[in-house]
Amino acid sequence: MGYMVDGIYHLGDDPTATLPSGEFERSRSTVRNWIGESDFPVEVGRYHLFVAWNCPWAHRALLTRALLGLDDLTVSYARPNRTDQGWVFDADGAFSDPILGAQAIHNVYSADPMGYTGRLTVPVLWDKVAGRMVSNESADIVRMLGALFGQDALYPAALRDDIDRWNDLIYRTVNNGVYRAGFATTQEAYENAAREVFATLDEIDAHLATSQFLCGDQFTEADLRLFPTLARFDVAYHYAFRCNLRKIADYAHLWPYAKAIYAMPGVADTVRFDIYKQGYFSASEKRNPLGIIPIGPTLDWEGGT
Ligand SMILES: N[C@@H](CCC(=O)N[C@@H](CS)C(=O)NCC(=O)O)C(=O)O
Repeated sequence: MGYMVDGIYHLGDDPTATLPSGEFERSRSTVRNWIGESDFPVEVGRYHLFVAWNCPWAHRALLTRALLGLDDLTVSYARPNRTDQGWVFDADGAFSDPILGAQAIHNVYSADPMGYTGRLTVPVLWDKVAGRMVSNESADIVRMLGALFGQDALYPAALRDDIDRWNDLIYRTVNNGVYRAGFATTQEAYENAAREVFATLDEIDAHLATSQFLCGDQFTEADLRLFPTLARFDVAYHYAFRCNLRKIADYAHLWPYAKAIYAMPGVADTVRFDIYKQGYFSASEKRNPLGIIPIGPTLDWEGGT
């Protein structure tokens, strides 16, 4: 997939992604600027997102854009299948990059003059005027866009402790938990991660028996960050990552909750089940050597809740 040191791209796998215990470790994002700082003024039409439809972290940014109606935030979508060049773009069409004409996401990172070191991840929030990366951390992107353009509606002061608590649990055990299950290289690491996924999903399902959203009757950042995992779960994680104790569609409260979010204005446009399957079932030496994509499951996301 490649990685970068001081702005120079290197081919090959990052040797630090799996711990000796067989556990998967996600790299930390290091570009953590903020729109509103002197280098990155608040300006309509100035910013751009580089994403991939299948990436759940990028999905957070797409959901924020959709829910806050930030149409001036332009977007380039990478192809669903990563190559040895990492995330790549076509020369034209739905998977091209009209802003920099990048062929791969590493071209975006190396266009930034600050000399990036690290993995080449999406999403990237890009400043089209300065020609610099603002951030490659989805949690920050959601928070800064929400604060600047959404009057903090996704992270209201009164609910912050509750949101932070859910975010922390859901990130560890669900958003990243499914990857810790799917990318584990030992039985024990896999089982621990997969059981944690379901312990939290069960807890959320019980909570939703008496609560419309995670933090009461208001949709917040905690719901926004849970949704990308729910949308990918039954079509991808259940099978490709062996998270198969239950499906989201089996849950009495979680399933109607997921469908209610899907029905919110703009949300369905951020979801591409076909691309999730292409991405998660793409040929992988360890997980799916033949790259065969399953025909199911059949899910009724639009059915009454
Ligand atoms: N902390 C980052 C994580 C993003 C991330 O891990 N993205 C994955 C795609 S789902 C990626 O681009 N991985 C490429 C790589 O690690 O080489 C965020 O939340 O923004």
